[in-house]
Amino acid sequence: MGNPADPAKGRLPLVAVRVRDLSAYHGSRGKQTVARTFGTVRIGTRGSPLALAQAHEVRDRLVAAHGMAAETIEIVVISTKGDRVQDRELKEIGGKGLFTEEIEAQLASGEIDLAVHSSKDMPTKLPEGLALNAFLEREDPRDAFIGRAAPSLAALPVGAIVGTSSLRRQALVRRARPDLTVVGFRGNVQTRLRKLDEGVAHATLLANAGLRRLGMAEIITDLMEMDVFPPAPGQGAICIEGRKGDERTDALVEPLDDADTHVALACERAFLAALDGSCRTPIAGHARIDGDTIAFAGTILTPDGTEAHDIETSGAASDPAALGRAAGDTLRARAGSAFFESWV
Ligand SMILES: NCc1[nH]cc(CCC(=O)O)c1CC(=O)O
Repeated sequence: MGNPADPAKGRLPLVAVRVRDLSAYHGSRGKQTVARTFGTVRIGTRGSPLALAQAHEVRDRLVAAHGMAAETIEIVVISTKGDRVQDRELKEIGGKGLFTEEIEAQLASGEIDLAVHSSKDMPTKLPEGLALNAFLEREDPRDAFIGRAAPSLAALPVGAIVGTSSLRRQALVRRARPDLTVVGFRGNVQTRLRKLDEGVAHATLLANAGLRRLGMAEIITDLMEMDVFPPAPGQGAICIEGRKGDERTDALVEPLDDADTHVALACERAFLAALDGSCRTPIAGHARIDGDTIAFAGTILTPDGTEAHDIETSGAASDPAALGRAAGDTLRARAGSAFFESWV
């Protein structure tokens, strides 16, 4: 994380050239090189409270890593189709790229320098010329339970209503508690909490990481165990998207990249890609890095939760995509084509 003792921090004009330790870029300790400063940096993000919290976190980390002046980093709010369409289920308007398309267009055209996303929302295929070049250290990937009628999923009375629009959460709730009613629940966190207050549902589920970023952890009444309620691939990890070959942005975001999270995400995204994952498909997957080894657990379910296929596997951290792809291929074969046809 940069050099906190840097005496030049915050005092240089924008165009100055200064000497700093670039070991984070070159991997060679103590190497002194002349580095440019970065000038004005434009970060593209959605405008939801969670997206803004994530963009601010990235800005704060860039400031800390490079000793940049905060005013040189501009946060550009970009509205996406997913933000504009509030009255329909996401699966009706078509999943892929719903929250990313407009942001990626501005990235490709150079109006912004980088985009901040929740990794979970990123399609496995990115537009030509763009890449995910950094993953911030992952927060707790677990789902959080917010219950009004009872503090946990297990304690909900028979017939209680759970509101969630995530197909994965719907399927996992139905698998664990077939007696409950699941209703669609869209909107940002504040909207969902209001629906709980209005009695539209007795409980909802949200990512623990997102609630923490919003400073709203106190509303959580339970945390879901990963084996009963496995998270979505990428859950809890903020990622940064940039243009391929844009060395300035690469150098800018490199110190923010967490190696373990990067490896885990490569595995989880390869798993998703092997299953052709999108918003329509209830898929859970999580990779944990332990030294040179990745431990991966994945689950696919039918939306009604009556059929599920799980895999637990491990492999070398040097080839995360191979492990994820193999896990996805194995589950696909094990489930059979009838399983996938039942999804549509
Ligand atoms: N699809 C919305 C979304 N995308 C990422 C997060 C949470 C933050 C994260 O997983 O990093 C959320 C909200 C939620 O699932 O509660």
